[in-house]
Amino acid sequence: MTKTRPVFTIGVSTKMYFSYEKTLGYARAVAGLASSNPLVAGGLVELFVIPGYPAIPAVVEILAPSGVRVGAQDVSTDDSGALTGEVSAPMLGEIGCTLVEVGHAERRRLFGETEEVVQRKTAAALRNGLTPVLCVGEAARGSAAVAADEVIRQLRSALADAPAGSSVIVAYEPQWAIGAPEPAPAEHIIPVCTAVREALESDRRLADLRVIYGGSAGPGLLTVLAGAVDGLFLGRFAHDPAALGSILDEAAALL
Ligand SMILES: O=C[C@H](O)COP(=O)(O)O
Repeated sequence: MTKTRPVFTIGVSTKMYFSYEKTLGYARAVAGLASSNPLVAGGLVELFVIPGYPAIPAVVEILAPSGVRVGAQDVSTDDSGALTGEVSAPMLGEIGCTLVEVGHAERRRLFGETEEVVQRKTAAALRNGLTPVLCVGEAARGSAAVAADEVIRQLRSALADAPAGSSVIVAYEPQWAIGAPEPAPAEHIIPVCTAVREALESDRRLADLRVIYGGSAGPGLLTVLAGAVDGLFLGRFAHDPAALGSILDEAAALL
């Protein structure tokens, strides 16, 4: 049977906001939303949740029956070795992750993740069958044209070692819009995401490409951006399951 390609991809990272128990409670609420939602069940809306590392196995157990994908917030550049504190892509796959965040702005800014590291982590995810949620975005607020150039440059660098047949979720997250009161304006997001898609659609190595927006995204934004993005990458404003439910309602109204 042919798998339906999702129209929308909606992901949530809990970052380091939640305790273990709160993460499990959130996962149970998301499982409830997903299992009662025909769009998720039918594959038209793809949902993913990215919890803290220790919660991943339990969250997989909770979410797997409802088809919600689970990811990790980071991954090692290497598949094994003397790398204390790192978590490898093979182990993430073993415990049920199907995707992994790479190059989030907080990793780049607070933990010194360079573009070379982002490139190696992207390659590690792809060679181990994990979809990278490749986070890119300009540091300072400026024109959409300048942002698009910078983001495309970051993507080309990150994908330098991507093999043929790669599935990638690009999360366009302007750094200045993360943790802010509001998302970037639609007049900024739409041209950047359009330019990203145009730049990458000729890349024959990419078997599947999704371009989603993150950075203070919340209810209402999908409706404003629909047609220009494949979905949203959510943080704080979807940590209340009711908010995620209302975003799923928006998706339903758009389909
Ligand atoms: O991982 C998600 C993004 O960084 C957005 O987070 P935020 O919506 O809390 O700004």
